[in-house]
Amino acid sequence: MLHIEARQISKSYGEVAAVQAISFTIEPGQIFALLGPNGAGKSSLIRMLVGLTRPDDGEILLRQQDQPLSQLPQRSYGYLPEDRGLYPDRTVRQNLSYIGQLRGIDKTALVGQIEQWCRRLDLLDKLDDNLSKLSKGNQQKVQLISCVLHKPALLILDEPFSGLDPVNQEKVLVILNELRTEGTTVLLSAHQMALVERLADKMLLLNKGQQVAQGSLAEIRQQLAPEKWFAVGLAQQLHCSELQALGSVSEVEQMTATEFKICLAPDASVSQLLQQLTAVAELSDFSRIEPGLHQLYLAAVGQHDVLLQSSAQGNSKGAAA
Ligand SMILES: Nc1ncnc2c1ncn2[C@@H]1O[C@H](COP(=O)(O)OP(=O)(O)OP(=O)(O)O)[C@@H](O)[C@H]1O
Repeated sequence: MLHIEARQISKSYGEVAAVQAISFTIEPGQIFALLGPNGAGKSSLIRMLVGLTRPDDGEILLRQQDQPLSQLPQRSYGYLPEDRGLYPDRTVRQNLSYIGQLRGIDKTALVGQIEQWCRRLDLLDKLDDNLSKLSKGNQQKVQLISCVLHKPALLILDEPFSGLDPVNQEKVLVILNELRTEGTTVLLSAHQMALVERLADKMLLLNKGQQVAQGSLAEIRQQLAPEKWFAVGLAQQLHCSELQALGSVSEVEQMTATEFKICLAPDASVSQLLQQLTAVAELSDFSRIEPGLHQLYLAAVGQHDVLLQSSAQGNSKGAAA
């Protein structure tokens, strides 16, 4: 059981503050997703965790069975780097055999395992093709297999879905879910919000090296969009102002003559809202509208950019004065 904790870690490249005082904990068996726009600091963070670079500040604490570790044990993790690293002039089979043996898998077992994974990811007929002949997506799948072959306790995947078509993205999602069920811990970075929403137990949203939000989807929703919105359909037409006048309503958006989006007042309960609505009209629909991760992400990154701009302007005014 591998515990990973980052405490206030920072990393700069010259003038670029790539990661700024970021903290998080990854529990064993969890899928932890790093999200953020290009250049947010996701790969920089991952490179520190796998020990390719060191934090300028802060610390990374690793523990296995309650024993502290100075670095991740070689065979306990699989790492899919951003700049993929297999041999292009070797066949799929040769690449995977080499990696498998390097990770200590028995030669005879390895043959079967390679075939099993390649069958699962539709690569069986490519086994004896040179990697360089494969499409980008198929090369990506070979890279993924090279990370999971030795059944590591921890998978660190920098953009595992990039270059994959929707069918293969779905296959990888199913595989990652299965691995989690078997107890594997997964740290991944991704830009595919719809997939992350279905996969991640916990997420860290970064922008320009800083934390924007962290937690489960429900916690992130609570942090970024605490208002409760409902879709309300009425059996008859009603003027928007009649709904707005209800004590449990803070905002109303009219969608059609009989359909509205209603925001619950902060101090009101859902049952109060329902009571007040049914007192003025017959309801044909009443359902909660929950913002998806994509929507939350765009709003949060946009707000964070505005915040950074205004603090930069404040600083430059301060400096001018
Ligand atoms: N080796 C390096 N030397 C100089 N600057 C770097 C280096 N690696 C990253 N950076 C800079 O650090 C910042 C964070 O980059 P990083 O690659 O960590 O972002 P990312 O979130 O992984 O982006 P993407 O989604 O585009 O892969 C960027 O401004 C990048 O230009």
